[in-house]
Amino acid sequence: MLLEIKDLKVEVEGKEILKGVNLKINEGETHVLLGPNGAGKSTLFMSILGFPKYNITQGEIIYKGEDITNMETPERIKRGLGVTFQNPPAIRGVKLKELLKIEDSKHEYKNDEELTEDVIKLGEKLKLNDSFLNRDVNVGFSGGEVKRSELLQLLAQKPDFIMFDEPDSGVDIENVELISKEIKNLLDQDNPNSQKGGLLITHLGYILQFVNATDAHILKDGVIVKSGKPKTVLEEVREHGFGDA
Ligand SMILES: Nc1ncnc2c1ncn2[C@@H]1O[C@H](COP(=O)(O)OP(=O)(O)OP(=O)(O)O)[C@@H](O)[C@H]1O
Repeated sequence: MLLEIKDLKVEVEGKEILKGVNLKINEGETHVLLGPNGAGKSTLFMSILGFPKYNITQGEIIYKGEDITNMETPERIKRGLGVTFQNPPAIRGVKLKELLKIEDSKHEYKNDEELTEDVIKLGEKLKLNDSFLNRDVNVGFSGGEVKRSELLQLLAQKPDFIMFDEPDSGVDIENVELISKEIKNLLDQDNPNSQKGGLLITHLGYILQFVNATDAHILKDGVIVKSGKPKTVLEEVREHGFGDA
């Protein structure tokens, strides 16, 4: 088992947002999280990563057999948890290149050392060239550029468990395809012995045309109200909305 969430309750600013979430993700599986706005999907991501604002009042998060419920965020990231954000902040004065050097799990950079060929090649695959890497993080990036740069950071980090918040929102068809291909590679989905897994938040399910998700869940008002095969769950949502879920 890669990730197991047991009866997780989380408060933000004194308000209970997650009200007992249970979820199990095995190696080689990609799960999709659907649900109405404000259901708590992003909160679940933040709690798995252990950001201090997300106060876990009950339950456990077990990652690769280890209880990480009370672990500091950097420790979790070191163990292979990776995330991309829905609206990552712009960081004026910090070049994307510099951020990538911190995130690159394959190489320890000395002062002023250039990015490795490996990372530069990953950037090229995502159509992010050298002059782009010299820009300040997310300052004036287009929607598609934000998503591609978030993905590049994940690729440099090489996490074993990836959480992707709406990879298909605000992105045109060509870029969804490009992003999906790299998510697929990252998760090694065509390899039956893959040790990796993922959890993707999507509203429209667009990305499911390109990424083979194994399971889908509907999160509503802080609890998972339905789980099943992605195609079945998505069809039901498209027909009936989240109302009856
Ligand atoms: N820092 C915060 N302070 C106060 N309330 C918060 C904070 N973060 C999240 N919330 C509240 O928690 C609830 C769940 O938010 P969350 O972003 O997890 O929902 P979501 O399912 O990801 O929604 P969406 O589909 O709109 O992105 C919302 O009511 C939100 O306002």
